[in-house]
Amino acid sequence: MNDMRLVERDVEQVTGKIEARGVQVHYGEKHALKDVDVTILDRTVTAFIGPSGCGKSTFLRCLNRMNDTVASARVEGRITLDGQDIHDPRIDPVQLRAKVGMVFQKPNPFPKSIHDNVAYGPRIHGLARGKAELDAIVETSLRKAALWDEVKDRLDAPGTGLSGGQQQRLCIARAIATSPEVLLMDEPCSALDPIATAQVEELIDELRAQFSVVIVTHSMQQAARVSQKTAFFHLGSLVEYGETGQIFTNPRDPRTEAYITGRIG
Ligand SMILES: Nc1ncnc2c1ncn2[C@@H]1O[C@H](COP(=O)(O)OP(=O)(O)OP(=O)(O)O)[C@@H](O)[C@H]1O
Repeated sequence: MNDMRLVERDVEQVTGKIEARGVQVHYGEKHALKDVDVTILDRTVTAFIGPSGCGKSTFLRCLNRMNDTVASARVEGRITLDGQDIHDPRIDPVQLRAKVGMVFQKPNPFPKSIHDNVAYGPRIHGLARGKAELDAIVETSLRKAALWDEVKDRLDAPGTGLSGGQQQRLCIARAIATSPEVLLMDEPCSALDPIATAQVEELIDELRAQFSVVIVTHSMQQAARVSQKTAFFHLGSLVEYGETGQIFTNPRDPRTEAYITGRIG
């Protein structure tokens, strides 16, 4: 009986949220991503690292079908979210992107009020019955994004009037307002100062309690601070994936070692 429970718990601990198998991406003739196999775990921060142009963002964008919007991109292979093929014709990419939210490198609030930036997603996906429920989602999302106290008295002010760090937290609030299960972050701190970066990193750590978070970063220090799993990409291939501590202290592949010691990059 005890043994059974142990086995069940172990299985639960390694639950894969997203499974990618044999994923390839071409942009026209350019083979940007080569045969990537990886399992992204639930309630875990996974960092994608690697030199510029190695395919990190391309792979991130595969996970919520953002590459569908790039005319020259051709994606092959199988990606599942909770076991369901995200390329299944019955899957609506807009619904998928509500479940697999995205935060970009440069904060990109809509030219709308702080309130409406966050309310937009729940409104178009019909997640709220009436104003009170919508306002509650806005408040909860801003609280989760650690922004509520700074903006609660000016919800009608334009989102674009906030500081860069606040705008990025607003974009995180906007992404989590649709109750996603996975949050994809493409270099979310690259336009932020060190204080705003520390706030966003702290937030990422808190979000891990609820979501699976995938972050593309150029900063190995950031990957080491925020992630539990790290994937190292090089020339379009996923070279090594493992525990973040292991990747940074005891990499198995010489290319990973060359990158983390600054010899390639
Ligand atoms: N829309 C596109 N059209 C054509 N080629 C592209 C496109 N987007 C990316 N690429 C190419 O695909 C390869 C991988 O790019 P990608 O942006 O995924 O790399 P990355 O590792 O995220 O780079 P960086 O760290 O500089 O952002 C690069 O050679 C890039 O030039």
